[in-house]
Amino acid sequence: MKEIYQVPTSQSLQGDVIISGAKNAVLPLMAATLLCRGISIINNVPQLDDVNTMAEVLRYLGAKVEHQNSSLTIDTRECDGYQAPYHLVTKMRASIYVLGPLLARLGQASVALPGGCAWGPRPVDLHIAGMQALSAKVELSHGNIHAHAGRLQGADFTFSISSVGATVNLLLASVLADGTTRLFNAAIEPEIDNLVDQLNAMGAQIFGKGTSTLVIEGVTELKAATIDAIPDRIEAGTYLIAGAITQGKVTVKQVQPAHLTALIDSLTATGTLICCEDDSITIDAQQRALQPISIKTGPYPLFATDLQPQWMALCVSLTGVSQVTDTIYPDRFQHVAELCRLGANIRVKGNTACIIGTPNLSGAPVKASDLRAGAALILAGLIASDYTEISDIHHLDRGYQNLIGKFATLGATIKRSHHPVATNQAIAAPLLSLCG
Ligand SMILES: CC(=O)N[C@H]1[C@@H](OP(=O)(O)OP(=O)(O)OC[C@H]2O[C@@H](n3ccc(=O)[nH]c3=O)[C@H](O)[C@@H]2O)O[C@H](CO)[C@@H](O)[C@@H]1O
Ligand SMILES: C=C(OP(=O)(O)O)C(=O)O
Repeated sequence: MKEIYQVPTSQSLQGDVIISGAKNAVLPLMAATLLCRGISIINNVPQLDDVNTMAEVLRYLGAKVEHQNSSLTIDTRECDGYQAPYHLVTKMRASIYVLGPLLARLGQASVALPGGCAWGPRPVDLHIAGMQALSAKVELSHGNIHAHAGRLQGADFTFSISSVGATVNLLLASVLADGTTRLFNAAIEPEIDNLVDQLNAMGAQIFGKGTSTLVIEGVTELKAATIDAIPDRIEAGTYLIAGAITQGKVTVKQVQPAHLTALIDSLTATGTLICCEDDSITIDAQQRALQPISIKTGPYPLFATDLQPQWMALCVSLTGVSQVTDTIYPDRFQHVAELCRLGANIRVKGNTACIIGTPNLSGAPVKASDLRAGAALILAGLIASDYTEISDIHHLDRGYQNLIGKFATLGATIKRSHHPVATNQAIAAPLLSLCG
């Protein structure tokens, strides 16, 4: 029986929430351990389905992976597999991160094409072109990428689009290539810096961290290292928006405020008060009249596409007109129809959603089409009247550790239930009594 989240209308959220390590940092860090034979340790690793999926991929390749508390131990001493099959890759697109390291260390890799996702095509042509630039022979057949190389050869490669994933894969391949690689228009997301730190700790020679030109002097061997994953800026952003949407006061702890500048600027523009300390951010939206603010997503440090659906939930709930434009994923609007089921007024034209906000949302059964769409529905559900029931919540398990517990510390009583729900009205009475 499928599980759902039941989100009752919440009071203003109040309190502190500890932010976990970033899933989008941990996945490349895990793939990087394939570059050496040894025992690597990654700290600050969240308990998430995506981390479990990447662990499954590494185990399939021959690694031993243990996740205890928030530390991952990955033993690659007997890891010689080079095939990542479709049944694993289809669970998570980031499985393609094993392409670069397998090719670099073993000279061959066979990785299933990840395919599309909930909001449309997400090609991997740049990953493939990058490997070819490093002299790999790549063939696509039967839905798989088959790549061969003797030793990869360093080269210049320019990303035609800023791509986080392709930058990750090219870094993972080029560190063991023969000679110098120069990557131009490389992504500069903080998760890339985290990977560069790990690779350099393993003995790689990467220069230009934090810039869009990365120079890699290939080495012949890498050793295992220990690394801390950076805090999850998207999880932190989601809880900050939760503070704004419920007109509460929320502090996210164990974060790096510098990673959230675009969101902080936009939240400030709505009329909330934001206070940043070394490793925490407090949003105070209590008794403040907020206005919706238009945003446009872009590569870091611009507004993150992974916070676009949550931002839309905020705009939907504030009186006034705003626009949300996604320049990274022009089709990332699966949440729009579901937000409209809660009473939102949104029209999508091209890569822009025009929103006429209203504080009068009403709870309804809705579906999480993807991870951040699910997060947006939770946020909208907090201020919609009565109950919002969110199905397909497995998407949220990919990226939000202890979601119920964290919202509970802020005063929201979200419940996870196995029970199918016929109508909102049918469950309203018993659930209200459960939630006191
Ligand atoms: C696991 C992980 O870290 N996922 C993040 C990563 O995804 P991911 O790495 O898949 O996203 P990219 O940065 O690669 O995508 C950026 C743009 O480049 C395009 N593109 C990408 C690769 C390619 O070979 N060809 C191509 O055309 C994409 O369609 C998109 O329009 O960055 C995205 C953009 O910040 C985030 O939404 C995802 O949460
Ligand atoms: C889109 C996301 O992840 P992925 O690239 O793994 O689908 C995300 O984290 O919001």
